[in-house]
Amino acid sequence: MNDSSTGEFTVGKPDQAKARTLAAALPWLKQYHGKIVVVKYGGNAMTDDSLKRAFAEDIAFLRFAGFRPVVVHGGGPQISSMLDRLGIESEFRGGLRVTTPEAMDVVRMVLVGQVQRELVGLINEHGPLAVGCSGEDAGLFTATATGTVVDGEEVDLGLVGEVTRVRPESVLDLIEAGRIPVVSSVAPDEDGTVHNVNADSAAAALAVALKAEKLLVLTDVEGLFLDWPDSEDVVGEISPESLAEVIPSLASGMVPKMGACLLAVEGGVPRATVVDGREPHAVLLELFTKEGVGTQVLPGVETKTRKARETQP
Ligand SMILES: Nc1ncnc2c1ncn2[C@@H]1O[C@H](COP(=O)(O)OP(=O)(O)O)[C@@H](O)[C@H]1O
Ligand SMILES: CC(=O)N[C@@H](CCC(=O)OP(=O)(O)O)C(=O)O
Repeated sequence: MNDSSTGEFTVGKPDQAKARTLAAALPWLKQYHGKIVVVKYGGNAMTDDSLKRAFAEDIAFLRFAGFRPVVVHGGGPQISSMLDRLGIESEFRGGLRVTTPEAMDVVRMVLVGQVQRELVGLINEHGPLAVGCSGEDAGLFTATATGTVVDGEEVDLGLVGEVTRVRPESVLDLIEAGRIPVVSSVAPDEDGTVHNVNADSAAAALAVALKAEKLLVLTDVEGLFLDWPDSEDVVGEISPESLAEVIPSLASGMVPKMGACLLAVEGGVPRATVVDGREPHAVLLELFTKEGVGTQVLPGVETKTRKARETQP
């Protein structure tokens, strides 16, 4: 505040609080300066317009703060609603969508043509930053068809793949140019047949190939619950070894999500965190606060739990 009669300069309380908040971010600004952070934005955390805008602000903020953010997006609910509209049946097994050739066309159209375009547009409201691409561009991902095991039985998932090769050069070129890559999780196999890849596992494969400092996965729960949905205990921190023991007991979407965190940390990413994307500015909260939120997978830690903020359905 400037007093023109006395020429004195005083700072009001709200300004001091803002300055303290900015100063408190310094350790994280130093830690992540110039570092690649891969952020997976899940379809369930992108159903609300104001949340989507807050997410785009966070990503632009990271870029202007000296991080090198890369976004990998999902879009499960958006794909399901388009399949419904077109009268095409879809079913999930072990957290993965059984994908027929007909459904694959819809998956590709919705992820690359709709969800990715929208995210790119929202980020670019803050400058010419985001560039969209998919696993098909410049050979970014090569997929290998995969099934899953449910209740001890092999299940055929059709055109579902896992990423078995990453050529990160095109994404590194974009990062080097100061852009924010926004990546959709569809990928051709060796023969060029496009497969549907779960976005959590695509994000993990990319984080490993980019030697990212962190994988951050946004979802629509507070983190990994023990004994879902009957317990209120959320895991705060867990080691990769303990997580590997827990994964076989998990249900639905948490199977690929925690599997992706494990893959990332085992592949050399120092930490992988699942956070509640229903919280506005979840990305900034996680990266710039001491406590952190969600569930963090970190080598060498004892498992820590806390009570959930809300009871589960
Ligand atoms: N142990 C668990 N802890 C938390 N959520 C779980 C667990 N087991 C299953 N879930 C379910 O997994 C969902 C998250 O996965 P998913 O729907 O694929 O999210 P996203 O679209 O964000 O990738 C949660 O909404 C919850 O219903
Ligand atoms: C094989 C498989 O299940 N693919 C996912 C791809 C999108 C995705 O992963 O979206 P979320 O991150 O919102 O869950 C699907 O078809 O729904």
